[in-house]
Amino acid sequence: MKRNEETSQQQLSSVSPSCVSPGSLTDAPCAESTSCVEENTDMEVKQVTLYKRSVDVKQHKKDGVLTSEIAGSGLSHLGISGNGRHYVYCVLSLPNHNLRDVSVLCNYVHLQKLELPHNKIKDLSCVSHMPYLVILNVSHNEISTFFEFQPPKNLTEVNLSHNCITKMKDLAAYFALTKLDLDYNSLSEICGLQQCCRLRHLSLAHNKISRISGLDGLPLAHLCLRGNQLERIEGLEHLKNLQSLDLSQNRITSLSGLQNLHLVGFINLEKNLVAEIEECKHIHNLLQLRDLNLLGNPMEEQPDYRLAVIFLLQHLTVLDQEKVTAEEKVSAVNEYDPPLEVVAARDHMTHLVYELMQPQVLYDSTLPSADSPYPMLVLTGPQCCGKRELAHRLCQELSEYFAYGTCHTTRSPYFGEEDGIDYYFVSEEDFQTMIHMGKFVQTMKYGGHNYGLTRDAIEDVARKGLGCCVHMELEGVFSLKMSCFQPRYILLIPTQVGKYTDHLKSRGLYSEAQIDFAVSRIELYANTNKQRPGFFDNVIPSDDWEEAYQTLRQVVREYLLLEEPEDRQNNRTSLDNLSTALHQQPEEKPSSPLSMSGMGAHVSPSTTALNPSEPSYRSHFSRIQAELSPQKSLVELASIKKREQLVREAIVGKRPGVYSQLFNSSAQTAPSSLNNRDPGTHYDQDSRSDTSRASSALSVPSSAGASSASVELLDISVLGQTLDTLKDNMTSDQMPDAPHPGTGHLATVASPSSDRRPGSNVKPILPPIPTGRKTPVAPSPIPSPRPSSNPTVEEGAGASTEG
Ligand SMILES: Nc1ncnc2c1ncn2[C@@H]1O[C@H](COP(=O)(O)OP(=O)(O)OP(=O)(O)O)[C@@H](O)[C@H]1O
Repeated sequence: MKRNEETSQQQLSSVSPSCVSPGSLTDAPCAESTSCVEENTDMEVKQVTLYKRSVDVKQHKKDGVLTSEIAGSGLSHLGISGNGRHYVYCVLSLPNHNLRDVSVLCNYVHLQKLELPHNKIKDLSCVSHMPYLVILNVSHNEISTFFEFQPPKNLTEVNLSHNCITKMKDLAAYFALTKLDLDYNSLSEICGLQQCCRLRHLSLAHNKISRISGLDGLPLAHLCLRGNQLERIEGLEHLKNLQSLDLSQNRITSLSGLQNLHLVGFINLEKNLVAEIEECKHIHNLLQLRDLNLLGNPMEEQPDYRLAVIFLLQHLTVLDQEKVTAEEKVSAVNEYDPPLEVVAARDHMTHLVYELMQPQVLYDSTLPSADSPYPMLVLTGPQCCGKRELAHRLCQELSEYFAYGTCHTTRSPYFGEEDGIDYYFVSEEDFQTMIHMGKFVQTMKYGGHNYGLTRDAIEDVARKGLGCCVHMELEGVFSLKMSCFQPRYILLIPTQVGKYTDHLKSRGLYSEAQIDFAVSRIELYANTNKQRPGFFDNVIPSDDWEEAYQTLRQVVREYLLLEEPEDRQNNRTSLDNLSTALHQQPEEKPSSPLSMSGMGAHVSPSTTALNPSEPSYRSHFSRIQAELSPQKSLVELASIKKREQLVREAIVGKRPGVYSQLFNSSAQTAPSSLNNRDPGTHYDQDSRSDTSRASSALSVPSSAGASSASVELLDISVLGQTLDTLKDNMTSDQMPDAPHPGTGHLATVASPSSDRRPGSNVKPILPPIPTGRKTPVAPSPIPSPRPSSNPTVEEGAGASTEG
């Protein structure tokens, strides 16, 4: 083929140096198959030709003039000419030939690709004679004029890098351009590209550009402005197709200006002057951004730089040329925006560890252990939703069941607040000391102040034989859920933002920002309720505190089995009303006051809008049922209903003992009186199970029953009335070990699995918790002096706390 090329070189003068007639090419091989003599002659000719060529090369290297012979040596890629009559060379490549004058190329009209890098060319006018030229590479030359040639119609790629061009000109005639490389020139302004409507790749690295301009509307996918004099990012807003951007080695201080590049996947900002990590917020919304290089910026010096950037740009897969690992992403989120579970886990861990470091605290508690949870009622909801007032009122009205658990806080008291009643007001220092002493069950920081519930506060209530009623924010609930306490959680949620905001304002205690924060948390509660069915045992709208209290009271009385089962429907309805309202579509209820995006619905506290006879109500009802209840099949529901019925019967004495096993497996009262018993005494299982139920009131984990009323009944029914009813129904021979009234009947309740822990015998006897309702018929659960004849009670009383 080489021979063919040479032959063709000798023949091309008549048409074009790069053009050969098909006949001449096909003939050439035949000439080679002649006699030996001819072969020898041929060899000589060849040698002469090679000699001539080497002389030519030397000559042209000296004066830099390209001859057709040398040009011929750079030709390649045969193709057929446009008219189909000739074979033509499509490519001419002569890199590094010291060429200055390439005017001979005017004859090479069929060239489609011309590569003349690393020469000394100044004049490119020959290109005007190459109408078919598609690719032009004249990098590393001495060209100072920009596109000084007639535009080849299909010229798509031009490499003019490493030349001496100082000015761009209008390239409207070169509309086919898709790739333009102008690196290492002396350009100070980007211009003339407006009509290059196919330009996808533009590189202007290492010029003298101080401002990005003239790029509007270009379909650029790749833009390189590395090594210029840019101080800010501008003029990129309309580059909607940009996928990769190189702005490294400039003097950029801010990432502002990048925020609209929604398709960009790679940004190189290496060696700039970006100092603040916060700047990454400007590119936070670039969801396609996977690879970012910020090496060599001052921000790199900041502590936790990498983690902070990863947190702000969580979709990155490569940062500073290093792969972002899944572990890094998790650490970043846990560090800067930990999920509620993580916050709660940390809080719980802290208090648990500090508690375990205090052996005297460990054995000092009367509170039950992990297998015998203590009954608590937790009212939760956003700040100032009324939960504190409702908690106080509830404890007042149901004082035979509940007492208010007073939390500690580092905030100073508001007007009218009393230390020890609303909160224990302590200094920050004291609060920290208490943490280190393992005093808290949970803590939380809200509005810059610390809040915490101590084990002592719960025990104060427990000692009275009552259930502890507390109020707290959602974080506290998450934390409490990790402890062995298994309270009932009631969410009090404002559904009318306006009313709630007014209420916050009317207190005159909060700044605008605090009010906004409190309002924003409504959604957090609503989302938690939606995404975690059963997380809250009840949800009550809190817009009208009187109404809310009535509902709350009824719900709690229902828990306590103080309400007839049919009355529960009312409670149910109130919750359903809220839930229904939460799911009202705007068109169904245009005046809905609160839009909760997380719930995808609107909230209204109005119960009148919900007419149970309406078909829409019924469909809402079933939807909400499905949403709020854990996913239970019909069979499961039937089974629960049946068990519920059996429990009721057991409670009223119709079926004593039927559920003894069930209650065995649930909570047990704190003191392990089994140890106190005479070894010969027969252990009455029914009495034990029934009384243990008392301690499990309000304490069955919500996951077991979620918000389903039926399961709530199962759990709650055991508090209060149960004991009385049983007491009434059971004869003394049914309860052979029943204590005398006034001696603390629960002190005799056996807890066979309760462990005696070291040190428990040195602690004072603490009362069982809670013993249920204090009524005239039932003996008071408040601890009465233990019979001195039963000294071993002390040993069992010191059941440990969680752990
Ligand atoms: N131990 C705790 N853990 C978590 N949150 C708590 C705790 N104690 C109190 N809180 C909550 O902290 C928030 C701020 O309490 P604070 O009493 O300062 O506010 P408030 O304006 O009086 O609101 P509220 O009327 O709801 O109590 C309230 O929502 C409160 O329920």
